[in-house]
Parts: sequence; C-alpha cells; structure tokens
Amino acid sequence: MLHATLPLDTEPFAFTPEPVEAAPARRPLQRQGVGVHLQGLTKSFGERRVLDGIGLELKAGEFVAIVGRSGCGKSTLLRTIAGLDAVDGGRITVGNGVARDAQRDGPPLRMMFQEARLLPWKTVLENVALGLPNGLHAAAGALAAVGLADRADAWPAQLSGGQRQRVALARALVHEPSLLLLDEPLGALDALTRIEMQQLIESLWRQRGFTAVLVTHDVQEAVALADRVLLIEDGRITLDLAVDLPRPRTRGNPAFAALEEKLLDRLLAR
Ligand SMILES: Nc1ncnc2c1ncn2[C@@H]1O[C@H](COP(=O)(O)OP(=O)(O)OP(=O)(O)O)[C@@H](O)[C@H]1O
Repeated sequence: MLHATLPLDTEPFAFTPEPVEAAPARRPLQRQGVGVHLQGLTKSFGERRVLDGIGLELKAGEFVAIVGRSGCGKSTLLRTIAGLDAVDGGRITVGNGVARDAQRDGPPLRMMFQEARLLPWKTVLENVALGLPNGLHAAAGALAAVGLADRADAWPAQLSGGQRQRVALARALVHEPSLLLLDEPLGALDALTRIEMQQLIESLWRQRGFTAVLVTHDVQEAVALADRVLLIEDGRITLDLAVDLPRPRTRGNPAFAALEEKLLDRLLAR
C-alpha cells in the first residue's frame, strides 16, 4: 500500500545552492537520476480497472514519455508512482527503496501538472522557495535556470501561462529531484511556447541527469524528448518504442516523422 499524501512541492530536501550569478553552462551533477521499477501494478476506480498489471523498468537518468487515449490511465500511473494515489496491488520501487519509504527518506521526486498551482499571494521567488528554510538563494538560482531571474518579485497573476509553468519547473528543480514526473505540463501552452519549454526541459534534463517521466497527448512532443515512448491501452503497456535519434532532434526529419506516424497509427487504430 502506498502513502497517499506526499507533499510534492513543500517537503524540504537537502540540496546545494546554485550560484545565482555566472552559473556555469554545464554544472556538475549534484544528484543522479534514479531507476524506477514497477511490478504488477493494479488500480481500479469502482468497477473500472484502470491499471491492469503494469510492469516497467526505468533506467536511472532515462527520459520516458507515456501516451495513450484520453482516460487510459496515464495520470493515474504517474500519480501512483508519486504516491498520490494508492495502488490496489503490485509494487513500486524508486531507487533502492519501495516508493513509500523512498518518498520519505530517499531520493526526492517532484511532480509538475498542467496548471502551475502557484500561491497567488506569494511572489514568484517565494513560490519557488516554498518549504525550503533559507531557500531564497537556491530559489533565485532555480529561477535563473528557467530564464526568469528578472521576474523574481512579480506576482503569479502578472505572468503569462508559459512563465507560470517555468516557475512551476523552477519550484520542482530547486529540490534537486532525482525523479521528475511531468503530467502534461505543456498541454495548455501555445505551440511556440510549448516548443521553447520542451527545449528548456530537455536541456535541464541533460545538465542535471534526473530521471523524467512525461505524460503527453502530443506524439511529436514524446518523440522530441523521450528515449522511450510507452503506449498504454486497456490498463497495460502495449508498446515500448525506443527513440534512437540524436539530440536535439529535428522535427520533420524522416526518421522522426516515421516514429511519430507509427505512434499516431497505433493511437488511431483503436
Ligand atoms: N479519483 C478518481 N475517481 C474515480 N475515477 C477516476 C479517478 N481518477 C481517474 N479516474 C478514472 O480513471 C480513468 C483513467 O483516468 P486518468 O486521469 O488516469 O486518464 P488519462 O489517461 O490521464 O486521461 P487524460 O488523457 O484525459 O488526462 C478514467 O476513466 C477516469 O475517469
């Protein structure tokens, strides 16, 4: 049984503050990504079995995307990995510990949602520093890493949707997560902002080495970012597609387009 009340964005973790000024282009890894092992996960809501024996092995530092038709259980899977939803059966291991203990004592995981979920009465900097005693310096570093150093004193309401998602990303990064769970975080953004955010997430992932799991409706986004794309159908993983293309990836390149088409064909075949 998993713990259901993980305070994803408030729990303090040990971290090393990042220099606010003159941050190196590629700073040394402070925390490695962790492997994730899922075994026979089952989860039902009433009569409806949403996860029907999910088994999965994620390597440390891997970037995995999850796609599938609306309602197939993508968010539920992410929420169970985060410990926000309890599973009915099966086992989740994050790093070396079962998820419940890993969340409490082990490598930190953070989750990002489609909405930024910022506190409107706190400034951008205070939102990022939430839950971190003396965390303003680290928060300023995280804001600089997402390109928002100059908006530290702004209120959330004064930001665009894309900027608010950057703040949400900074709020996750300030905890130096070993596992970052991304639940359609770019779904509400316009096409251009979305591509800029994809590039930002990819470059931060490459610099920092965390393991990333991205739920997305956008197969192009999945192919652009992921090492592997998983398709969920009927509560199971029915396709595990390796994306063996050099990074950064070029949309429209024939190999890219072929993978995108393969995924779309599978999604539309249902
Ligand atoms: N708390 C809940 N109570 C009851 N049913 C739920 C709950 N959460 C999810 N469900 C149901 O579980 C199924 C899977 O939901 P989930 O949100 O995981 O799907 P999804 O693939 O992420 O969908 P979408 O792509 O539309 O966001 C849906 O049928 C949904 O109605």
